[in-house]
Amino acid sequence: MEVGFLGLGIMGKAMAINLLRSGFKVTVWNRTLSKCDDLAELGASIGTTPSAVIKKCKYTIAMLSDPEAALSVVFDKDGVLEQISNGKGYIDMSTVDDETSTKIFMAISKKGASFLEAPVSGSKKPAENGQLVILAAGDQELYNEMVPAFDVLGKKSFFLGEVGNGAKMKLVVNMIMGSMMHAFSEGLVLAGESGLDQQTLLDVLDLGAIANPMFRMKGPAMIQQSYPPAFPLKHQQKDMRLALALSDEIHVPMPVAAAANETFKKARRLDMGDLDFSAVHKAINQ
Ligand SMILES: NC(=O)C1=CN([C@@H]2O[C@H](COP(=O)(O)OP(=O)(O)OC[C@H]3O[C@@H](n4cnc5c(N)ncnc54)[C@H](OP(=O)(O)O)[C@@H]3O)[C@@H](O)[C@H]2O)C=CC1
Ligand SMILES: O=CCCC(=O)O
Repeated sequence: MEVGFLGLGIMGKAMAINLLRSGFKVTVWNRTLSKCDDLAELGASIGTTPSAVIKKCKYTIAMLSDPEAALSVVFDKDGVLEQISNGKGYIDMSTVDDETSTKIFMAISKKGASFLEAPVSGSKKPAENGQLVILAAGDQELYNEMVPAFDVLGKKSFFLGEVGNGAKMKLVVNMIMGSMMHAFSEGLVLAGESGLDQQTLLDVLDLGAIANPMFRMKGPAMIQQSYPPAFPLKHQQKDMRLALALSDEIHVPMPVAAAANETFKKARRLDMGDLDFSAVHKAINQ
């Protein structure tokens, strides 16, 4: 199966490598083209523009930072729309809002092609290990055709129905994650400032009802004030913003998420956007 891949950031690079290693023919593009070189060494072809990749491949996956990037790659010059046509499929795995996804879906459909949104749960390590959770929605036939690729990229994929449902599910999940990370960070700071041993707090949490892989994985580094980026904080804040916008539209009160978002915003102002989202701990500490 030949697949195009647009966007070789933390996630896209790991995902494209997995496809290559599993025998897919992969043609890659990244805005900063030099990031394609590592993939070329592993056997990928390089497309010099998104439209060149679309022209070559029946299926193209995108993994881009945010709504602006997802729209730009589709609608701008040399973008996806210039070459997408009947018989081709476009699969956007970026985390965006349902409005962005719907805009892309409408434009792709007008060209006679198929569209699937398929954002993912799971970060850098699960991406490297093919252990993502895929939240797909849109064209069911295209979903069925993509199952072999999803089986390489993830441990489980869900088909959630119409376009928008994948985006919304992803934002709900990340809103919960951001709020949890914020509460966890406050707890670590409160423990430290009140004279408790923070490692003991981690041990206590891990034996109780709120034990979870995120606290277990990130906690020890956070105690050391180390935040190597797996999920960049700027993307977590984008997801809080988009989830809050969704809640605004349908009048769902989310005071906890709104408060957490304020600290993620503060962290971005303090130049922590490229650190891991666990750096919200550092912003609370300051
Ligand atoms: N990291 C994680 O743990 C997870 C991330 N996600 C989501 O996946 C997506 C990608 O995340 P991640 O890989 O971490 O992000 P990165 O910031 O590492 O990579 C972002 C990618 O988007 C590209 N990009 C940014 N702006 C533009 C633009 N205007 N036009 C074209 N390309 C652009 C970047 O290109 P360039 O290299 O040129 O800057 C890069 O390829 C995001 O939506 C994120 O929320 C989902 C699950 C987990
Ligand atoms: O969007 C990023 C999610 C990160 C994770 O699920 O660990």
